[in-house]
Amino acid sequence: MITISNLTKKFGSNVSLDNVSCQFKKNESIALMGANGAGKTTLIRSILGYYHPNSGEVLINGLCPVKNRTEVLQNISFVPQLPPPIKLNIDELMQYISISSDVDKELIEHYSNEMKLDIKANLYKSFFKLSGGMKQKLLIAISLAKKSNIIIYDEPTANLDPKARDDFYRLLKQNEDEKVLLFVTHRLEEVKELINRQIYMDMGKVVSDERL
Ligand SMILES: Nc1ncnc2c1ncn2[C@@H]1O[C@H](COP(=O)(O)OP(=O)(O)OP(=O)(O)O)[C@@H](O)[C@H]1O
Repeated sequence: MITISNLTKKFGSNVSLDNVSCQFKKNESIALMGANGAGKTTLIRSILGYYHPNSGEVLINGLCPVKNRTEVLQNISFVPQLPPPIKLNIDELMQYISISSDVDKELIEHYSNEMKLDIKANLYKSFFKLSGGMKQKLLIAISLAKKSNIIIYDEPTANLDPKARDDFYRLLKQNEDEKVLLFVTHRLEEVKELINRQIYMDMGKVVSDERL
């Protein structure tokens, strides 16, 4: 489903991804780990088509995410490390997402409720005025409502309190069948129940890839 072949990405003289090759298939839940600066986010952004590789390629169901960005992103739910600075209010944001990505608004509300985010009380509040945890809860709710085959989370729980983390992992467990779930995390113990593959990166390389 996701094929990464000899992928190298440099920023100036800094090699962020160094000849990385790996495949992620459906029914795999992968914890992507490694020290700060190891290349995890660069790998994820390459999968999302943010970057032109210096060499090698990424294919998502046979499509290049740079050349076929819209088509590729239609099939991916992504929650970034830092929420984007969205000026729309929650109502407008849900409206926009339901139209642009064909996501059911009621399902976003359902998952928001499950994440203990009171959508109705905050409907006309700008996204950027929500607390860090509230933003993350809404992005998680949208990611689950989108029903994508590929779900990518880049440290999504950093701003969540322990209860919200439990809610999130419970919902994810219900949602993981037939999908690729790729999880950047520094907290392996939290996702242990959820994952069946563990990848470590260091200095832009995959240094360990273990199926559990
Ligand atoms: N847009 C960019 N411009 C320049 N250098 C970058 C850029 N993005 C990443 N890098 C560099 O690439 C290397 C890998 O960064 P990356 O963000 O992929 O690491 P990471 O494993 O996600 O780290 P963390 O755990 O801190 O999030 C680092 O040396 C970083 O400085």
